[in-house]
Amino acid sequence: MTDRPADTDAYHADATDTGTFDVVVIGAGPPGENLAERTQAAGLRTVLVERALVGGECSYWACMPSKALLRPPAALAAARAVPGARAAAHGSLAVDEVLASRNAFASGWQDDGQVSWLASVGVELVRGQGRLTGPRTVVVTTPEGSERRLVARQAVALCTGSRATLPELPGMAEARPWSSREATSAGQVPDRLAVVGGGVVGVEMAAAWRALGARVTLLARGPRLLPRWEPFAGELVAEGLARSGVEVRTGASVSALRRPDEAGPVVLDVSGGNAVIADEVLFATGRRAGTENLGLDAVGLTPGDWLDTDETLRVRGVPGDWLYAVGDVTHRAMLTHQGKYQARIAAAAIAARAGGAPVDDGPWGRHAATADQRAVPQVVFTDPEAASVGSTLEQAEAAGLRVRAVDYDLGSVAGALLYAEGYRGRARIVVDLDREVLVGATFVGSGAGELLHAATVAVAGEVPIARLWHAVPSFPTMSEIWLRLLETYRG
Ligand SMILES: Cc1cc2nc3c(=O)[nH]c(=O)nc-3n(C[C@H](O)[C@H](O)[C@H](O)COP(=O)(O)OP(=O)(O)OC[C@H]3O[C@@H](n4cnc5c(N)ncnc54)[C@H](O)[C@@H]3O)c2cc1C
Ligand SMILES: NC(=O)c1ccc[n+]([C@@H]2O[C@H](COP(=O)([O-])OP(=O)(O)OC[C@H]3O[C@@H](n4cnc5c(N)ncnc54)[C@H](O)[C@@H]3O)[C@@H](O)[C@H]2O)c1
Repeated sequence: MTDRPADTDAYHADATDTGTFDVVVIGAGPPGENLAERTQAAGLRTVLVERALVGGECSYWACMPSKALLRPPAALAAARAVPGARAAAHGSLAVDEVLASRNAFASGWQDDGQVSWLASVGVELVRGQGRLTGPRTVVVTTPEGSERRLVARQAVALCTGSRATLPELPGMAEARPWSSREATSAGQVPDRLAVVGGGVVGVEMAAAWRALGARVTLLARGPRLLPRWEPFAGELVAEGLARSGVEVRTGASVSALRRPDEAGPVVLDVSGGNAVIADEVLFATGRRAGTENLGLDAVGLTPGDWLDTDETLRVRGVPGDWLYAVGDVTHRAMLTHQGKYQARIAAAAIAARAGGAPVDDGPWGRHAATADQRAVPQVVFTDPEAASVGSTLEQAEAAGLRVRAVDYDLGSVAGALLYAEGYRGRARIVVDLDREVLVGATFVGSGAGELLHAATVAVAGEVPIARLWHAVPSFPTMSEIWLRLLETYRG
């Protein structure tokens, strides 16, 4: 299935030529990279198109730098919570070192390492802005301004991600707000930071910049933080933020902004409350699809829309079996690990269809991204951490399931008492009463993220409660929470 031209150098040099590949992938975030690696490994000659840095948002302005900012305060807090260790951890964070470590985790915003990796797995890279011009055809505008036409024999995969979306408010341009990009890459700690939005980016970045010394005000327009989570998650995260010194204001909607002096502070008018004065303001108010200037109209789709996909990640509404999408652009589950999972599924489906093999797209089949609907894990890296998989009680009830929620105080198990003095946390499982399996679980507490994968296995594996009873957690670990939850359920 590969037919690389004999003279590869000449092929690269001609910027106006047409290259024919088996698979053309647009967007080199982790999902795009993974899809390209796997189709190439399946014997399908694959080219990857990227207009910016190979590695995408996650590597340079999202997961990696944000977690590099959040890990040092978490480590310090963990040491301070243990009698005997506390005395050795009375200093403060070395802010310059934290920022330098963050820079290193973002690879200094250089993609050489990922470019070498791509070459090592045999995937060709074309730098530039890609757009569809018709079925199976992509035109790339290179940084030099020339155009290159790429034709795909088997599939085109759109992996173009998402971008921060900022509300249109009076004074927005003058305020020069931060988006998640500045919040993860800024080199200076602002004296005062206002954060708008009580979702995941809002709470994580409020925690990070507070730990680095900023005076932070978090403004959430709803009644609680993390609105799509079990209510206790937002409550305990808000409590942790407040304990660290963040001023958390719920029911606070920003109506306008002003920064009259370019070098001076920004003023945020808040409906029904006091104005907030800050040196920087971060808008953490969600994402929009990375589908503008992608030529969607050339194949009958609407630019700017999220891409609707079937379980094999094929884009709905486009005839033929050739257009796929994975990652944020599908709006299925905007997380790196889910995007990479979709890439594994889509690459297998593309290879199966290319080889005329059967496609196994039933629930939990080899070519179906079923976990996107049933078992998406996520960890919010605040202190306490919040970790969840599957449905909340409210979501399960709304889906028409007959369910029961079982709650337990995470701080009461021996492993948690040893982990931190005065450990505060809570756990909930949501049990489908008709099938006697877990459909959701949430853990909130320091280090709770590491409890999550067991729950993901239970939910994705639909492990019967009767069998989970035989999965004995080690003593004295925090995983003993499983025993307490199951005892409570069984009565
Ligand atoms: C602050 C923050 C923290 C996060 N933390 C986590 C976390 O801890 N864990 C987690 O799982 N997820 C996290 N996420 C989410 C995660 O970053 C995304 O789910 C992930 O980056 C999605 O990958 P993607 O490839 O779909 O999109 P992106 O990473 O956005 O990559 C898309 C790529 O496509 C390129 N591109 C777009 N259009 C074109 C075009 N027309 N031609 C050529 N190239 C194009 C872009 O330049 C980009 O490189 C976080 C997000 C944010 C904002
Ligand atoms: N640790 C992680 O897994 C992690 C970390 C960061 C981001 N992410 C992912 O990145 C994506 C983006 O995160 P996000 O926090 O930007 O989006 P989000 O959708 O999680 O939260 C945005 C919040 O902003 C609020 N909002 C929207 N418009 C507003 C307005 N005009 N004024 C005030 N509030 C407004 C929304 O009600 C919502 O609560 C999410 O899908 C998230 O899962 C994951």
